[in-house]
Amino acid sequence: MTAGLVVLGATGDLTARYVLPGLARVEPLVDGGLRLVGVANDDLDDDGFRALVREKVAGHADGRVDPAVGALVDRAVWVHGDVTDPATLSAAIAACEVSDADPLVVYLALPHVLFLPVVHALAEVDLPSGVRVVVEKPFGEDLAGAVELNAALARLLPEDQIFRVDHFLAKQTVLNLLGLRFANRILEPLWTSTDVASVDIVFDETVDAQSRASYYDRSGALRDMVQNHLLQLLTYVAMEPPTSMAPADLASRKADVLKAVRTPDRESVARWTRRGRYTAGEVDGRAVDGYTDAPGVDADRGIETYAEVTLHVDTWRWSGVPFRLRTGKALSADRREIVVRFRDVPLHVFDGPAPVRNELRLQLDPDRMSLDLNVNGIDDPFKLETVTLDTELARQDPTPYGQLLLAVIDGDTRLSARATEAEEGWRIVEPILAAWADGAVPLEEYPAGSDGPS
Ligand SMILES: NC(=O)C1=CN([C@@H]2O[C@H](COP(=O)(O)OP(=O)(O)OC[C@H]3O[C@@H](n4cnc5c(N)ncnc54)[C@H](OP(=O)(O)O)[C@@H]3O)[C@@H](O)[C@H]2O)C=CC1
Ligand SMILES: O=C1O[C@H](COP(=O)(O)O)[C@@H](O)[C@H](O)[C@H]1O
Repeated sequence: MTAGLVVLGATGDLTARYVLPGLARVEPLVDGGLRLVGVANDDLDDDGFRALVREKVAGHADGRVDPAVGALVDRAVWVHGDVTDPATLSAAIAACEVSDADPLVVYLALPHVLFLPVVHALAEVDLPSGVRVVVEKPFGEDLAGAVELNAALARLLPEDQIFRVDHFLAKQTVLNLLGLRFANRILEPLWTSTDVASVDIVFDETVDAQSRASYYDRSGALRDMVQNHLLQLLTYVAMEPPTSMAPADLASRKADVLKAVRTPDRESVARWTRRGRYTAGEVDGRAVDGYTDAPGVDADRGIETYAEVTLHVDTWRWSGVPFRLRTGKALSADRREIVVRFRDVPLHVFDGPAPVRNELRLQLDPDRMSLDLNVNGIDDPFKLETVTLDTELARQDPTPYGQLLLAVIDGDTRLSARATEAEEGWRIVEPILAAWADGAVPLEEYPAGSDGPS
C-alpha cells in the first residue's frame, strides 16, 4: 500500500513513545511503501530523522520486521519549519510523493494550542483528496474551544477524514467489550439497572507526572484522562446495541450515551467527586518528589493528579446505576480495569454469610477477564465458596497506536471520537472543573505510592 504519514511534532514525546513504536508492528504499512515525513522546528536533517526513526521503530520491532524497517527508515524525510506556516505544510505533503487518491495522513502530534492554527494553515494548502487529519488530545481546553476547533475542521474536510484519535479505543480489552456484549447471548439481558448495581472504570497509574509536568500542570487528571479516555470507555460499557459495527452506527450509539450523562451541578460535584494531589513518597521502591516540587509546576494552579467522579447515565437502561470513573498518578499499583458489579441475589437461601456479589472484571494491560461466582463448598456442600473464572488474553499486537495508524490509513474512524463526542465530553467535565475551581471540593493530598486520598 502506498501511503504518506506526515508527523507534525516529530521530535516530541508522543512521537518517540507512541507513534514511531506503533509503526514497528504494522507490517502492511512498513513493508508496503509508507513514506514517513517528520516536521518540527528542530535542526534535524534526513539522516538525523532516519536515526531517530531507526531507534524508535527498530527498538520495538522484536526483530520481526527488520528488513522492512530498513526500507521505512531509508524512505523517511525531514522537513524543517514552523507547522503554522502553510509553506511548511505544503513542503511536507509534497515530500510524501503519493498520488492524489492515496491515503495521506497529517498527524498533529503537537502541543494542543497549535491545533487550531495548524488547521487554519492547512486551509491554505492544496490538499490531496486522500488526506486525513489526525488530532491528538486534549481536543480544546473547554467546550467553547472544542466547538471552535470542530468548526474549523468541518470547514477543512468532511467528518470521515477527521480523526480525533483516542488510543484507549484501540486497547484490546476495550474493543473486547463490543465482542463480549454484542456477540454473546448471556450478558446483554443482565446488562441493565435491573441486574447491575454499579460500574467502576479505573485507570490508576504508578507513573508520576514529573516528566510531563509542563503539560500536565495545565491539564490535570480530569482533562488528561476523564474528558476523553474514560468517557470513551463509559460509552462502550453503556451503549445500546448498535445495528451494525459500521462507523456511523457505532458513533451514534456512543454519542447517545454521552448525551444521556447528567450534567453535574455544584451540589452533585460536591457529593460525587474527589480530587487529590500527590506529595513526596515511594512508588515501587522509587523515591518520588511531591508533585508541586516538579520543575514547571505552579502549586497555586491547584492542579489535581487524582480525580474521581461518579456519573449518572439517564436512560431507561441505566437509571439509578452509578458509574464511578477514577484515575490518578503516582499510586501504589497500576490498576486499569472496568468492573461491573451485579446486584445481590433476591433471597439468601444458604446458611452463613451472604453470597458475594458477582463481579465481572475487564482488566487492561495485561488484558484479563474474570468473573466471581458463588458455588457450593467442598467441605460442607451447603456452605458457599467463591470461585473466579479467569482468563488472560494474548498480548496485543500491533500496539494501540499501531492499530490507530492502520485504521487512519484505512479511513476507518471507529477508533476516533466524532465531533459531538468531543463536545459532550467537555459539557460533562466543565461544570466539575468550574466547581472545583470555586472550592466546592477540597484538593486532598496523598503520598506517592499510596492508594490515593484516604
Ligand atoms: N506525550 C504523551 O505521553 C502523550 C501526548 N499526547 C498528545 O500528543 C501531543 C504532543 O504531545 P508531546 O509529544 O508530549 O509534546 P512535546 O512538547 O514533547 O512535542 C511537541 C512537538 O511539536 C514540535 N513543535 C512545537 N511547536 C512547533 C512549531 N510551531 N512548529 C513546528 N514544530 C513544533 C516540537 O518540536 P520543536 O518545538 O522543537 O519544533 C515537538 O516536536 C499533545 O497534543 C499531547 O496532548 C497524547 C497522549 C500521550
Ligand atoms: O493519554 C494518556 O494516556 C497515558 C496512559 O496510557 P497508556 O496507554 O500509555 O497506559 C497517561 O499516562 C497519560 O497521562 C495520558 O496523557
